[in-house]
Amino acid sequence: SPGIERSCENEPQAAYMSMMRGRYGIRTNQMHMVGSGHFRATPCHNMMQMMRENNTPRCLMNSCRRFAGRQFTAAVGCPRTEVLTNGCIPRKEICDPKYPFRTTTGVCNNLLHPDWGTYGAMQRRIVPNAYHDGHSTPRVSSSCSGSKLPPPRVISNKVHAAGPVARTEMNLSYMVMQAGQFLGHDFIRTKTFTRDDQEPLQCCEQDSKCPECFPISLPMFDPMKKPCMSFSRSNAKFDCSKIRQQINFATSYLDLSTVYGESEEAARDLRAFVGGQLKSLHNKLSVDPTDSTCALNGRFHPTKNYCPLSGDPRVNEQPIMSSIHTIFMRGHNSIATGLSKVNPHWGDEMLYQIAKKILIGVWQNIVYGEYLPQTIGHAAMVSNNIQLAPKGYKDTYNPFVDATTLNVGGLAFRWGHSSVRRDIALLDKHYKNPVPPEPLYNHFFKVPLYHAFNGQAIDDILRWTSNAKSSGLDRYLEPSVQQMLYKDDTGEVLDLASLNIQRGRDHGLPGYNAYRHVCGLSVAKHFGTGPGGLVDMDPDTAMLLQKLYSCPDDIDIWTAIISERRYDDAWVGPVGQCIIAKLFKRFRDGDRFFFERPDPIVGFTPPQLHAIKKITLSALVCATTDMLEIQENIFRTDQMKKPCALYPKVDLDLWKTHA
Ligand code: HEM
Ligand SMILES: [Ca+2]
Repeated sequence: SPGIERSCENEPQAAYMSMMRGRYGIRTNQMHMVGSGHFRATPCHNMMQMMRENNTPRCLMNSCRRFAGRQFTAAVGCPRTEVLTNGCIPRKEICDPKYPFRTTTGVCNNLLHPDWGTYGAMQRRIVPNAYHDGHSTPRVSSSCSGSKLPPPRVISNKVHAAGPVARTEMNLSYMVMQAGQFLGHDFIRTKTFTRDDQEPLQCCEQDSKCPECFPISLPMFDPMKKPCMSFSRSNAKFDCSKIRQQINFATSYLDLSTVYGESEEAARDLRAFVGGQLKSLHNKLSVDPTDSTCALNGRFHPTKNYCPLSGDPRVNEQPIMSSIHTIFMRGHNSIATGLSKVNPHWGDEMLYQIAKKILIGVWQNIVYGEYLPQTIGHAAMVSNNIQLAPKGYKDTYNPFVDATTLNVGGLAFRWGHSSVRRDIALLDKHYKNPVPPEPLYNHFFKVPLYHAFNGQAIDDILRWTSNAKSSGLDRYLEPSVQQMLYKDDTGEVLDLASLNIQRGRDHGLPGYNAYRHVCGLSVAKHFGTGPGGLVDMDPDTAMLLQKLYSCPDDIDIWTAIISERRYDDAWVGPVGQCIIAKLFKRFRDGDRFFFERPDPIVGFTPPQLHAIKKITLSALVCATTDMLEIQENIFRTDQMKKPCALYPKVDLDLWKTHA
């Protein structure tokens, strides 16, 4: 709705942002985005006060309140792990089994266990923890020799550092990367501990003694030229057995919490409350006024260089991510507009809920129909019975299945870090680069590409993403993330491989063999690649691992997953396939609202379901951009392009009701 956009557009944001920068020393570097949670730098209560003083309109202040609600309070100095006072008593919720829509937080999806899969739930384990002390401290020593585990950065440099020439996949498009990251953020967000003032812990400096610090030491002569990389432990609670469990700050369900928000305040901030619409600004995402990292030269322009707002704060991590969030926001709004024409008697709430329900249906169809069969292979879909029915209903809902995200799932799904390229580029209608390709590290948390060409660049970004090739799906990470992750104005950099390895240890996840075992795969007793050894790894990989680890038991799970040989028809190998299949079986069988269900209260009618099943990711991209043509399988680059006019749209007449 243009009215709402305008009220947020004419704000003196430049003034208050620059004033606050002076007054509170808002930092513009990216270091405070470190960790999965990507915390905002500025304490929200300070922002709120400044906004009140500046008569900032409500639409902007709400967003701030949303982040205020998320902030953790801890004692002065080092933060403390939150100890559950009533950890053994499940929260009592009164659920209405007749309510037809999902709640924002996921509560009451499961009527027997209303808190399963919710925002704030504890991530689940499929094998016992491997904490050093059995309940809380990170895994630090070998389970076979007792010696120290190899330092993550040493593993990273030896096993995961890409060579000078970028390796790309022959036939896979870069959408493999972007759909994966967007999907991962739907089911997991693990925040890290910060200082009380929401600033990141400086774990290599003044906070090094804080119990929630677990810094990564770097070897001598490391290309990063520093001795230490900061790392703060993930936010966690002790369960009733006093075992430290990491919290999930996304809803586990594949419910587009990335688009709609995962808490009530977040969801409210994103809505326009007119015509069922989500807020937007010039057909792009609306403004996140609490995020100061996007201002150019200290000036914050409400249409040109603002940080975009979406349901997940990681929206701004890199420009393709912001672009994919944008097409889902547009998809919602165009469905809501279409519904309002079919059903002029529907109010805002009905339009919002039905548009949301349809878009989530489209998303689940993409995930289970297109993305997963290619990630883990069609056979694994069938053997786990998570494949979609080609036509009509399929009901696998089981109220005894807990959909809550698996802790190891959050690590396994980082396999996609291997698909990240070293560059980023645009591709215009004529398949030319309107601006030269650039190193990706120049675009972490930066918005110029997103806002370029009056927003038209979003099409160019997505055109490039569906035409460019994915980085090789192997054990190597490109320097953009292995050397230059989140490079900021001060030259500070991180290594994603080290963070992943250290994160697994922080979470008390055991090594490779524990997961091979639970997956029914042979366990490796030695580093050879013959029987009884690392049968799913190449000899050169196995040899590297042998130099680093005392025994195969110890191999860190993320390292193992991206080091296994891939199946021919999949993007991962055996252990990755098994963990990802288990994860998505929970998200399917444990989701009362899964889109294929025949349930008369929460389901679709057969014609509605049929209409939804026709929509692919290519169809969605066509419907929400000005692109003219795209290949049918957006993840492949070896297909003919098909005109966008030939892709179906959801037939909204099927939702017509009588006043
Ligand atoms: C430019 C691309 C990407 C960047 C810069 C990036 C960066 C990061 C960072 C910094 C973390 C947190 C590391 C830590 O401290 O533990 C993370 C976590 C994660 N990433 Fe990525 N990532 C990218 C792409 C992807 C892709 C393609 C996928 C999947 C296919 C993915 C899946 C995940 C998952 C599941 C997590 C765990 C999230 C959580 O528990 O909060 N990421 N990523
Ligand atoms: Ca979710």
